[in-house]
Amino acid sequence: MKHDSRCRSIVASNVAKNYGDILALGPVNVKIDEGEFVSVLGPSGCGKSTLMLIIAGLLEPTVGFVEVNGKLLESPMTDVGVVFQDHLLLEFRTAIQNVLLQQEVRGLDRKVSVQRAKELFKTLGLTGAEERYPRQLSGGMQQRVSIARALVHDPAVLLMDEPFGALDIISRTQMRHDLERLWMESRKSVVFITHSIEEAIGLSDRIIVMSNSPGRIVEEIRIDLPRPRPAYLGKYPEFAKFADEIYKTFEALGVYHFK
Ligand SMILES: Nc1ncnc2c1ncn2[C@@H]1O[C@H](COP(=O)(O)OP(=O)(O)OP(=O)(O)O)[C@@H](O)[C@H]1O
Repeated sequence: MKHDSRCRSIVASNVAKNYGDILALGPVNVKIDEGEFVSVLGPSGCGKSTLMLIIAGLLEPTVGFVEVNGKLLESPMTDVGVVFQDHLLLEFRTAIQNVLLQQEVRGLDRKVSVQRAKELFKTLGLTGAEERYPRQLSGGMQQRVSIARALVHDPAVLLMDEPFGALDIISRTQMRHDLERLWMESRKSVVFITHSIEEAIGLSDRIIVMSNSPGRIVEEIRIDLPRPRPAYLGKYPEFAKFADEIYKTFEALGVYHFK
């Protein structure tokens, strides 16, 4: 991966979102620094996807604003790759054709994009899957293709909304590791939405913990564990400390009722 595509900062200031009369999010203040991997962790319905869409410039906040590299975000971010829980691949296009959709839509150089797509297929363990259709791929492979599609244009920012949410736990753990390795090579700024405490600790430089709906930020935890992190995080005593802190926060908020 190239190293020239950078985002110096993303700042969401006092951002809140109403859907009709219902306050769905915030207000929240979020700052993502250059090359930082930040997870947003919170209970279902607290507004995580809403926050991600606002950061992407795809949804307008009711209150507050977002700045990217110090400039007000007034339209959808373009130097970005987005991955959702559903792979959203086009069934009538092969895996590589799905990835190269970015090149077509963005009018990028075909040769460079094909080369980069092939490299991504290799890094993501997809070699040999280029000419297969989505229905011929496993769920994990489909999601890997959607990650390749999000990265083929070498964006400065990667936004991921529960990208492994639909996968089994074994695939999830492998995907976590592969994403971490990929990120370590490129150090893009990443916002990663998740429900999984383990996934957040396994991947992040920093975790933003949100409350129940309407989501507010209740805690920010810097995860200073060495990388790459192992499949079984329990081997780090620090992992247990971070996980305990987050579980306690969720218990205090009433997200969990353990007796
Ligand atoms: N377009 C919409 N119109 C009305 N309400 C919405 C809309 N989108 C989201 N909501 C509501 O806003 C709240 C926040 O939704 P959002 O999808 O951002 O939460 P989330 O934390 O990502 O949830 P989950 O973890 O379950 O995916 C929820 O109560 C949801 O029902």
